[in-house]
Amino acid sequence: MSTARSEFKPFTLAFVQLGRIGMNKEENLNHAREMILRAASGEGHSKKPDLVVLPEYFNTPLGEAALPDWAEDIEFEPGRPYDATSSNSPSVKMLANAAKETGTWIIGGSIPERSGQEDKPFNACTVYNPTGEMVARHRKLHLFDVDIPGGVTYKESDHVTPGSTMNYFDTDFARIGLGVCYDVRFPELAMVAARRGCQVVIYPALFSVATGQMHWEILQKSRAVDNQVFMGMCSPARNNEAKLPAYGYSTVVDPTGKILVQAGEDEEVIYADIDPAVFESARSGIPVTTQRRFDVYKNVAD
Ligand SMILES: NC(=O)CC(=O)C(=O)O
Repeated sequence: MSTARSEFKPFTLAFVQLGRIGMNKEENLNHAREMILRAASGEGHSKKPDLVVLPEYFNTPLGEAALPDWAEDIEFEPGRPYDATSSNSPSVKMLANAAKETGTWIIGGSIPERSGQEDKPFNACTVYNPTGEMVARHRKLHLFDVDIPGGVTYKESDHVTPGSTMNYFDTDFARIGLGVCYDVRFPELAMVAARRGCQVVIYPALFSVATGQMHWEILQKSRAVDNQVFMGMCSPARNNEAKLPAYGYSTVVDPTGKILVQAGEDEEVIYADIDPAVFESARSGIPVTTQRRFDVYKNVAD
């Protein structure tokens, strides 16, 4: 992670709400690549995007992520971008080459990453610059272990190893913080990212339908307003045949809490034009970023 905060400039974001994620990884990767190329062309939008985002587990049917066959080795040393276009990981290679071919930044959703813990991969999000270098990796920190009567019961920690670092990356248009799905329910992560200068925070995500109906929008609006940042979550399309059908409704919210764009349930690409003037006016109008009382709540872990 670099320490010099990026200048915040207008840019365009594309979220691929990916469908057709099935049991054949090669087909999943081919389809994801086609959709990245479509998104990067700016089809149906006034401007080509600078950054394309995929959803959580874009190459893997969730629930099967524990299968060792689905996990890949991801080579990465924080702070040391490298050319990933010849990676031995088929997913990394596809993403790096798509970034280079389209000349766009890519947040590659997430994939199961071999962790050294038998059958318990990380749930890892990787990021690529427009020359095909991997510049960041975020491993999902908080695992979805829930038991909601009449809703959903799921124990992600049975088959996933949690990460242990927070992560952001710098582009020539913004500093961007990363989380994966359930990480959004922990406000500290987005708060720390904002305090480290991120103007935008993005979470590839796969919410359950039940929890999505309850909390998908409010969580994003809360993280955006608390921190006065742009906030977005990119979901797979709804697939009612899947073990854990995704909610869909990929969304981008501005620093005032206004939804800029939202998908429906099916596969689609959505675009958002990110305007730094909105960020500046939100922060100068309601200046919570300079009114905090860290003299009172010095240690949030107390
Ligand atoms: N699937 C998740 O990790 C999170 C989720 O569905 C929720 O928080 O709700």
